[in-house]
Amino acid sequence: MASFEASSRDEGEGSNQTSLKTVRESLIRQEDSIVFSLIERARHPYNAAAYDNSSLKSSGSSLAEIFVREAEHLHAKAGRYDNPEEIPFFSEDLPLPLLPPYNYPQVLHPVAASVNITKTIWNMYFNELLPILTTKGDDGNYASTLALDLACLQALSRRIHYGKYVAEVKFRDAPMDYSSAIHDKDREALMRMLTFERVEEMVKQRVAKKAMVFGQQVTLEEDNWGGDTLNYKVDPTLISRLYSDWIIPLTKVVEVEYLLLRLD
Ligand SMILES: O=C(O)C(=O)C[C@]1(C(=O)O)C=C[C@@H](O)C=C1
Repeated sequence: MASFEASSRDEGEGSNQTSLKTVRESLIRQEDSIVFSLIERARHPYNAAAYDNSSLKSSGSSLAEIFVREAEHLHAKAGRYDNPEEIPFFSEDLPLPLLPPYNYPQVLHPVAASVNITKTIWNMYFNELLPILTTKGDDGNYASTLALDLACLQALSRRIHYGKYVAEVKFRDAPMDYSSAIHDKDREALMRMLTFERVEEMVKQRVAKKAMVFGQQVTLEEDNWGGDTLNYKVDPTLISRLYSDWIIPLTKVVEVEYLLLRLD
């Protein structure tokens, strides 16, 4: 089995360099959307009332769940979920698109449709990420807050589920090596094969730098580049930690789950 850490290919960019390269370019472009949407959400305090299931006596759901459900209903009419990169958090009873579907390229194996960790992402976002991203308090702007939450959830889900595309190009690059671990249902071996530590380190450093650029306080005074974290809207090391603790690990979960089904 090829050594995936020390292969001659630099960080996995070998025979299918174009494909893996293109996939990684998409992940890098998605960083911009994720970093910016997190910085925008941090404009508001936590606003707990929007997430409290008991706050709406009538429905038993939180305002957040109702907001996302109804937003996804509208987005479904606009064809959002025809795109295999887009997965709704509430998939039941969604309406059909109003326009004829766009013919998206079929890159993934059909089993990709059954790899869905939206519930994990939802719980991570509201229970782990949001409490450390936002200040305590309530400013009453629940509609604006939930619109920003929706943008964060969609960007995070798109990026994490993009792990299917990464896994597909890696499988095509070394089908025999991956097939052996898939047949053995060896999750640990698959995780080792698909992991490139140096790539992960570059991701963490780059998103922290993007948080500095996107989150700096722009003034007409002398540039204060590289100031301390007090000059940033969100601590850049926090954004790096969000990638390290959740976004990258959940992407790898998607890669492993997709690969386990790839030979079905
Ligand atoms: O670029 C890859 O090879 C990926 O699998 C993506 C990713 C990531 O989530 O950023 C995940 C696992 C790798 O160790 C490196 C990076």
